[in-house]
Amino acid sequence: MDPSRQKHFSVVDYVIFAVLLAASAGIGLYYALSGGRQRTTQEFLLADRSMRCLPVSLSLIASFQSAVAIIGVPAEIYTHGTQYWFMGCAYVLGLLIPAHVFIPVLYRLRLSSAYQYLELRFSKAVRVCGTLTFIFQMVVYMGVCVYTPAFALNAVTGFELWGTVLVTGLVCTLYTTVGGLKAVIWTDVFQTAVMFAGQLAVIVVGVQRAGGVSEVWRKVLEGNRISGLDLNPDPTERHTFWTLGVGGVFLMLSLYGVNQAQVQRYLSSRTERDAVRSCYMVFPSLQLALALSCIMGLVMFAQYCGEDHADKLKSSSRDAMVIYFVMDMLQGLPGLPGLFVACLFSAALSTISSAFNSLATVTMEDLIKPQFPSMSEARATLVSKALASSYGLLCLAMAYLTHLMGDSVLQVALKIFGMVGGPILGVFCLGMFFPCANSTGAVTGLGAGLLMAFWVGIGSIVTRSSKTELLAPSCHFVLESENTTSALQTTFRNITRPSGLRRFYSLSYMWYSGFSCFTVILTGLIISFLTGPMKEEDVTPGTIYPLGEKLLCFLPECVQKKLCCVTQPLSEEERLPPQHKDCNGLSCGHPPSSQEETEGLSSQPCCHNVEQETAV
Ligand SMILES: CC(C)(CO)[C@@H](O)C(=O)NCCC(=O)O
Ligand code: NA
Repeated sequence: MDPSRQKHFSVVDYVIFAVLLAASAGIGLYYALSGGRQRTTQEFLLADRSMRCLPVSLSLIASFQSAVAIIGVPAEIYTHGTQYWFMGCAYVLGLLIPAHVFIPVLYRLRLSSAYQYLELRFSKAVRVCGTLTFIFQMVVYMGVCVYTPAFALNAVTGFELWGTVLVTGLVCTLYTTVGGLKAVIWTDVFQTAVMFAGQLAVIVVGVQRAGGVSEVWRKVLEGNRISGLDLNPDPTERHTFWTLGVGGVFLMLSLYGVNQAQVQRYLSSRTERDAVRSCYMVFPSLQLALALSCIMGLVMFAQYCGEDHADKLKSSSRDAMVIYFVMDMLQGLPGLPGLFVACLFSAALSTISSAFNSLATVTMEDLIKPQFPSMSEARATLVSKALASSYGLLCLAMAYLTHLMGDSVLQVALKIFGMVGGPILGVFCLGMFFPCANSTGAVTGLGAGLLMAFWVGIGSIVTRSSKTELLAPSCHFVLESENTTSALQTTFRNITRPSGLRRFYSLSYMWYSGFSCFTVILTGLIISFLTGPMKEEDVTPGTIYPLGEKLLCFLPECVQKKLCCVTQPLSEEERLPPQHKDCNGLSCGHPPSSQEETEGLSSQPCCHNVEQETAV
């Protein structure tokens, strides 16, 4: 890069950045020295199950909102328009389902790790497979998270790339290792605030420099960046309402429903109601985060009108351009570039710390403790700390791998979530919704899901190199070509519509979660039936979510009665105690039962948590 274009940091900027790192480390030390001083695994890994809903909810957003989203979403909007914003639709079901399906089941089992559920429901083998899959997912994802802010900053300001990676990794390892989950959650709260502040600052200054809100709006309209609802059902279209709004629900479920990082936060809540409430509180904040990053992309477009600034950067990546834009805007305003860098690193740190702590938890609870059941609490805590710090070092190594990949970082992260998170979601769904699924089915299903996901994922990477991407036009030639563009796109699509395997490989990455989840469920059910389905009385009480009954609650009485007759052999209706038969004034229509003494969630009434639901 031309050194004269390099963006420089003033003293105030360095101070702000240093304050972020120092404050995070400070919070870690505070929790290392207060409370129970992190001497038990209950405290280190589960915050003594004492957290209230506000910190938990802010921490829930922070877990998967990293610099990848802060840089990647504006880059996506700048290049392809606002279609990605429809992701916000997926947040509705993507948070309601975890709150009312996954949290009740997992919380009531008083687990320490999400994958313990898999042993209770299936067997030890399924638990170990689930844990290993999760470890793989988080380790790869962590690499992207540490690498992204360091890379972007390096491309624009000349900050030493590997130095930045090292500092991020080490600070984070430090406070995670000494302060445990309490430190992770409270640093998340602080870091989420810094993250929002940084994004807001860029938008306010950017709008002002671009000539006001109306001017920004005029330019993005001219540049064709405001996308309407795209209802094209083609599953190979990268972003449409269906891929984002429906495929996105599976992505959200795999993150907010069954991912250890999030489940651990639900489990650390004081009560189940706090856990559910915090899940609800994630919704507005997540919408705000999405809106801020989308608006940043639009402001950036208004400023540059789709020009390519690659000549001024070491890299041609759109991700680096976002940082270039920010530094360009904030130049000459002391403190603001520092605030934005702090925002990026806050986002990254909060994600990496969640990853370290959740990885330490599963390694301890799922892999080590079962092998050494007599291990003392002090020793277990020491080992957990050692684990948290060794994952810290591993993450530095993974950052190097990401360095070698080179793709839009947002796409890489969402692909990892889909390819690896989707199959894990599938196993949990298989366990919770299908009492007949057995352990062999679950293991085979998980394997099949991973296989299919990697097949399509790797296939898409291999075939991508030959695919040309048609970008939305910049505002320079858009005035005359606004209508021709869509015609052009249609023709382009028709000419290049791939066939056979290539068509399979071009499946939108937003469908990866849903696709692999269904593969797991389908394979799991088929294998379970072939190898002898699980008998209902063998299923651990409380591990099944009575999906059929819950759905029946919403149907008219006569329909329920009919369905109950049809589904009787498989469903759990018969186990329902008669005193619970009233759901929201609607009779569930269950036949009287003789097996009323069954315990656990599988025998819970249709609307057992009506009280909680209305209270939220
Ligand atoms: C995962 C969602 C969709 C919701 O939390 C969003 O935060 C996102 O797009 N994250 C990208 C990955 C990352 O920021 O690391
Ligand atoms: Na984060």
